[in-house]
Amino acid sequence: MEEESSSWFIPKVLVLSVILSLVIVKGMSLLWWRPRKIEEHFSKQGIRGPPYHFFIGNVKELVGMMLKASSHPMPFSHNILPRVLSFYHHWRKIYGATFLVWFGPTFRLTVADPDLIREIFSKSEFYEKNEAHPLVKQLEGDGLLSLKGEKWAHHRKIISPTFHMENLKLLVPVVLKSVTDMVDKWSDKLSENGEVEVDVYEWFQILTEDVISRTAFGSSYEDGRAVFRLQAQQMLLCAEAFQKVFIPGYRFFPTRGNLKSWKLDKEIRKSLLKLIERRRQNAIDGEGEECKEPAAKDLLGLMIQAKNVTVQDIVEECKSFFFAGKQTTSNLLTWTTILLSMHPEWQAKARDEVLRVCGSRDVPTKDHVVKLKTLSMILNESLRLYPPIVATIRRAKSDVKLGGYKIPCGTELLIPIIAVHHDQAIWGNDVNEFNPARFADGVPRAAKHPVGFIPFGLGVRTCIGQNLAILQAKLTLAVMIQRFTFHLAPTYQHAPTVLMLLYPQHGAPITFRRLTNHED
Ligand code: HEM
Repeated sequence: MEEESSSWFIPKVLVLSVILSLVIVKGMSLLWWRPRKIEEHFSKQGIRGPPYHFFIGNVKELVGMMLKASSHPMPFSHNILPRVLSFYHHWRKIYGATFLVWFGPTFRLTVADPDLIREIFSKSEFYEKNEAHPLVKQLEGDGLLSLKGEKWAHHRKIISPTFHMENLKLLVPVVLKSVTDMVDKWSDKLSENGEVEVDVYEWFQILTEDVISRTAFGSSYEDGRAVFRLQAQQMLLCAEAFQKVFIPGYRFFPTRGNLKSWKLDKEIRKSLLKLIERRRQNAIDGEGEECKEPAAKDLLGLMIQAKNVTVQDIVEECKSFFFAGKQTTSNLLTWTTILLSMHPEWQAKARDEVLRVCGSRDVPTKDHVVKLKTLSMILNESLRLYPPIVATIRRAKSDVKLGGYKIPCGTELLIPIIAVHHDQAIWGNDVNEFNPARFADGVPRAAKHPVGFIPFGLGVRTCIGQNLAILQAKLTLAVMIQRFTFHLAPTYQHAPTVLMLLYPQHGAPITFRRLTNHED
C-alpha cells in the first residue's frame, strides 16, 4: 500500500517540478533574456535608451521624474514639455529623439520624427492600436477608441453621420443653450464691482458633459444624461483603482470598489435598455407624422437603426463617447481661457472680431462661426502648445521597416504629440511663444512640416469628434468674450500635468469682469 502511494507521489512531484521549471524558464526568457535581445537588436541600428531593469524596466526612474516635475508649479511659461513629459525630455537629451524605453517588460520606441510619424499613421495595415491598460479599457469602453478591424470599420461608418458638419450645425442652438445657461450663472454670482472668480476647469466639464449627452442621445437627452452620470461614477471608481498599485486580475476580486462598479454596470445596462425600447416605440408612434424641424442625428438613434449592433455594443460606444469627448474638449476650453488671460492683447483681438461678426448682444449663429478666423487661430495655437492628448501609441503587427529601422513584431511606438508641437526644428525660434498669427494662412502653412500639428491624430483613426470639439469651443469662447473680460485669479498656479490627459493640476481660477456694453 505504502509502495503504491509513493509510486504515485514521485511522478506527481516530477510533473510539478517540470511545470515549475517551464514557468521559470518562460518567465526568465520574458523578463531577462528577451529584453537583452531587444536592446541588442536596436543598439545595432544605433538606437539606445535607459538600460532595462529586471521586471520593472524603467518605471521607477520614469515615475520618479514625473512626480518630481509635478511636485511644484512652474513659471508662467509655455515651455511645458520638461514638466509634462519629463522622462521624454530627460532621455531625449541623452539618447536622441528616437530611443527605447521599458514600461516593465514592455518596450516602446519613441518616434518624434514627422516623416516617421506620417509613415506609421498612413500604414494602418502594419500598425494597430495597442492594448490599453485594463483599467483604462474599463474607462474608455470597447467602442471606437479601442476597437480594431471589421468591427471598428462597421461602427465608424454607422457613427460618422453624427459628426458631419451639416448635422453638427443643427446642434448649434442646443450647444448655445448650455453655454448661455453657464454664463448666466456666472453673471448671477457677480459681486458689486462686477467681478466673479470661477474655476473654469470645473465649469467646462459640466458644459461638455451636457453637449456630449445631447450629441449622443438627441431627443432622449434627459434619460441619457442619467446614464452618463452613472458612467461618471464608474469612472471615478476606476480612477481611484488606477492610482493604487496594479495587481493583475485585481478587477475580478469582489472588493468594495469592484462590487460598486459591477452594480453600476448593471444599472447602466438596464437604463440603456429602457431608453432604447422607449426610443423604438417613439419611432413607431411617430411614423407618418410631419416633422417640423429636422432633428440632428445622434449616436443612439444611428446605432439602434443599424444592423449587427447589440445593446452591449451601444453601452460600450456610449462609454467611448463620454470618455473621448468630455474632458478633451473641456481641457481645450480651459487651456484656451488660461492663454487668453495670460495674453490680453489676443483676448482683445478675439473680442474685436466677435463683436464685429456677431454684435454685442446677439448669440452667435452657425454662419457666424465660420467667420471667426482669429478664434480659429487662437484655438489652433492652444492645441499646439497644450494638446489635451499628449501622446498616442501604435503597435507593429508584424516585423516591419520604418524609415531605415527594422522594427520587430509587437514593438510599441510611442508618438509624443506634445514634443512634436514643441519642436524648434518644426516651429522655429518662437516655438514656446503663444503666437496664433502663425496659423494666419491656415494649418498647412503654419509649420515647416505638414505633420508638425497633430492634436487630433492622423490617418484612418483620426479623431471623429474634432468638428464638434471646435464648434463647441468657438461658440463657448464667443459668448464668454462677448460678455466678459477675464484674467488669471491671484490664486492661479501654472501647473500643466498629465493624468491620461493634459490638465491644470491646481485648477484654473479665472476672474471675469462684466463688459460694460453687456449689462443686462
Ligand atoms: C479638443 C478635443 C479633442 C481632442 C484633442 C481629441 C483628440 C483625439 C486624438 C488625438 C485621437 C486619435 C487617437 C489615436 O490615434 O490614438 C482621437 C480619437 C477619437 N476621438 Fe477625439 N479628441 C477630441 C474631442 C473628441 C470628441 C468631442 C469626441 C466625441 C464626441 C471624440 C471622439 C473620439 C473617438 C471616438 C476617437 C477614436 C476614433 C477612431 O479610432 O476611429 N473626440 N481624438
